[in-house]
Amino acid sequence: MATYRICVLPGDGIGPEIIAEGVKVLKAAGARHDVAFAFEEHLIGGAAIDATGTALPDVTLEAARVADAVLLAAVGGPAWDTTDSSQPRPEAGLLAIRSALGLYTNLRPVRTFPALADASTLKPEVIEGVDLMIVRELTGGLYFGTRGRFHDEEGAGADGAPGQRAYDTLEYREYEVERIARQAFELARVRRGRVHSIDKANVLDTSRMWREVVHRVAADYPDVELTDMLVDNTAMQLVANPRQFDVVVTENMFGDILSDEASMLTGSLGMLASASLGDGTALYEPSHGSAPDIAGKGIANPLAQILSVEMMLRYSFGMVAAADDIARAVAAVLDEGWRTGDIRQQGTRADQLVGTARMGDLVVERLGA
Ligand SMILES: NC(=O)C1=CN([C@@H]2O[C@H](COP(=O)(O)OP(=O)(O)OC[C@H]3O[C@@H](n4cnc5c(N)ncnc54)[C@H](O)[C@@H]3O)[C@@H](O)[C@H]2O)C=CC1
Ligand SMILES: CC(C)CC(=O)C(=O)O
Ligand SMILES: [Mg+2]
Repeated sequence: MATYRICVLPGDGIGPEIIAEGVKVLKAAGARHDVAFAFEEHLIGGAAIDATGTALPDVTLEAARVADAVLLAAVGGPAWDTTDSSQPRPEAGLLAIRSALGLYTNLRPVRTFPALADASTLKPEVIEGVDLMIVRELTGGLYFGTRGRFHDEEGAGADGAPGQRAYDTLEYREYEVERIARQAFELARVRRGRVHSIDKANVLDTSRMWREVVHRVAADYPDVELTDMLVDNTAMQLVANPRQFDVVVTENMFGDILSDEASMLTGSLGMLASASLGDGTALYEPSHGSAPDIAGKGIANPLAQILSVEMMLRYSFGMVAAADDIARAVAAVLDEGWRTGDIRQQGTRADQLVGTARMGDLVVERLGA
């Protein structure tokens, strides 16, 4: 029987609660398909800062490097929130592991589950049948540019006293755009043959280069229809007419923001899974953060984490049948009316409003162990 090594990174906030459900489902799916998983848990984010002083300890990175896949929950929280740029931040650990593993492609599938049609704040006729894939560049752009803060003569304004200045730089190299564009076009070929490339080419030089490179790559994919769209318009189009989108490719920060927005087409940020792929060990994580407002209450929605496990089986281990089983089990649980608080609907029965662990158990039950 094959055994895969999974590096488990619970992180902070709701992280430990939801990752337990992901592990539970992974074990159950493996058992049904004669595959075993060996789990090794490590620290990242705020928990790692508290224990070691750094958000990504060497031992965590090394464990991730040698694992067959990484399952991560989320990092961050008020305990580590500071505007003092010299202090360690949990989010830096996440950026560092993505970069160190060379995970430049972040796939965020946005699919509406029919059962959740009225869990969204949007009209059912707008979200019905939405099935799009956000392909977010993950290791370049503003989150990885040079940045700094300093005092200077001009910073303060009227009273003339020295004040602060701060800067973040947005840079892309041509090869970084080319490789993410290829991922998008390859994906479109096995989906519905459409790519929307999102930029701000009316203002930014990085976007102008992005557009040029994407068009050059497009020449190798004459069977795929390419549309350029400015990011501000895209933010509107996503809620006005989301069915026009198939594959949406964009740079790091635009993808971060647009994917949180797009999650509401599914009913909740708690439904949006992701896969971070590239040169090193692939990493699977929900798109949301550590949700400190609901941490420790056992009420977080574990489905984004569980659907990230589905992506792991599909992309890292080629276990398509097992992945399909998880997708079917999640749909069945939702069809039966089970809900966590974030996807509760008007008609949700009180006895079907469940917590994190129960939702995980229900998915395992529908898998049929
Ligand atoms: N990938 C990561 O680890 C990310 C970490 N963060 C960090 O997370 C912390 C909190 O950030 P926020 O801006 O509040 O974003 P967030 O994504 O943690 O939460 C936003 C809202 O969505 C809700 N939510 C998120 N996941 C949910 C789930 N599974 N079930 C039910 N409700 C859920 C939260 O309760 C909150 O109301 C910050 O420290 C931030 O830096 C934020 C985004 C991504
Ligand atoms: C916390 C950030 C580093 C990233 C983020 O918000 C995301 O990847 O969705
Ligand atoms: Mg985000």
